[in-house]
Amino acid sequence: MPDTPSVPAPVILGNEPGSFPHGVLAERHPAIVRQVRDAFPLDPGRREALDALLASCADGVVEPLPAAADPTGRDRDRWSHWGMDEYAGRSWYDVPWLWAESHFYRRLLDAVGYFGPGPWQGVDPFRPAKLAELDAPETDEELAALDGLGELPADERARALLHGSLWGNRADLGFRLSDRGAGPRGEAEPLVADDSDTLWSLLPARGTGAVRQDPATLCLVADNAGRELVPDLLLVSHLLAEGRVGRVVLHVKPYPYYVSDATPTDVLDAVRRLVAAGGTAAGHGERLWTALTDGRVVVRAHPFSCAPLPYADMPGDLREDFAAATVTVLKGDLNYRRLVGDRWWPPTTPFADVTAYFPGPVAALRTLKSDVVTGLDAKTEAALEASGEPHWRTSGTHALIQARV
Ligand SMILES: O=P(O)(O)OC[C@H]1O[C@](O)(CO)[C@@H](O)[C@@H]1O
Repeated sequence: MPDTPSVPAPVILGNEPGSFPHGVLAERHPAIVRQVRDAFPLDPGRREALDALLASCADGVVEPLPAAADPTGRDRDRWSHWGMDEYAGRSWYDVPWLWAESHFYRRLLDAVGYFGPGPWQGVDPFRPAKLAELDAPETDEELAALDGLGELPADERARALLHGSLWGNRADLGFRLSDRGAGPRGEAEPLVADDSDTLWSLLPARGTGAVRQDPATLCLVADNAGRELVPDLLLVSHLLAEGRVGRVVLHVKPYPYYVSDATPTDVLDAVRRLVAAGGTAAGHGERLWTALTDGRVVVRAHPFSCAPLPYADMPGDLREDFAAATVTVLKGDLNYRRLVGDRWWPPTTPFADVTAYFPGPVAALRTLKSDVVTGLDAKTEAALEASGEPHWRTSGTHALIQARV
């Protein structure tokens, strides 16, 4: 019998040495600080602030946002509402892991002077890496592969673009033209849940005779910039071209976050990259450019997109946005954690139950990069446990497409 979430599972913390969340706090965060320090000729004040953050990561406690970190005061009010008053003074390791990670990125931006005033105001510390990825020769190859998609039957083309967006979450824009589900029996398959039929049923193509709400609106809650955002935008362009959607609301982050999360600037970089690519990719780029200009594609950067909280706590205006959509598709691991709650759910907990609060049809496209997972059937869970892959939850080698109407 599937597990039901009548009693919420424990929230994931980072306080168990050897666990994946602990490793992120203890190793990955300091590595990110060092990387940012090396990537820019920061002045002594900024470098000192980064060193203080490094020391805090090692053995410090969560501190309230200093006034200098937020000249308008608005963000301090938000963070106080988001749990700062409760968590200040506690160890990074003992507060919810989602909260600690999210707060780390806010502190990192303070340290580099992102919120200004000063010369570093608004400078994205992750931009060099994002641009390098966008300009990589692999991106050219992947975009050139789009030229071959035109020969495929419509449903295969749609599937390839959906899987491009899905696996793009592993920063891998490999278009999946073959059946990823196929594999020797008994092996854990790469796709551990596949509700794509449900997703497509919400977005039928024009001229298929299906009853539909017209024009359909897609809310796409994006994840990473660069080689994930590019296939996300290609999917958007395809859905517009096929008449599966008439309008797209693209949610991105208001400021740099989790290293590679997409901001409005990253959307513009990606669209420009497509336009300049030539071939089929340029056609998609031009379609997106036009759709941005005429309002069929709208970019939103809501403050809650960088909140350290699950979507169950979303504010009313965001709830209304999602409620108005034909379907909301959330990309990536972090959005998944926020959608279902960053908890130790038994993996067979139904996805529909943990997303019942969401104000409309919802889907997740995610490669598995953290411990949380729901909606698996018992056979799949058993195959994963028996697969000999100890890190199947976190290695990004498995993915899921989950949807509920
Ligand atoms: O880019 P994604 O798919 O949201 O993944 C980010 C993931 O990386 C981590 O920051 C560390 O693995 C997770 O906390 C987070 O869920």
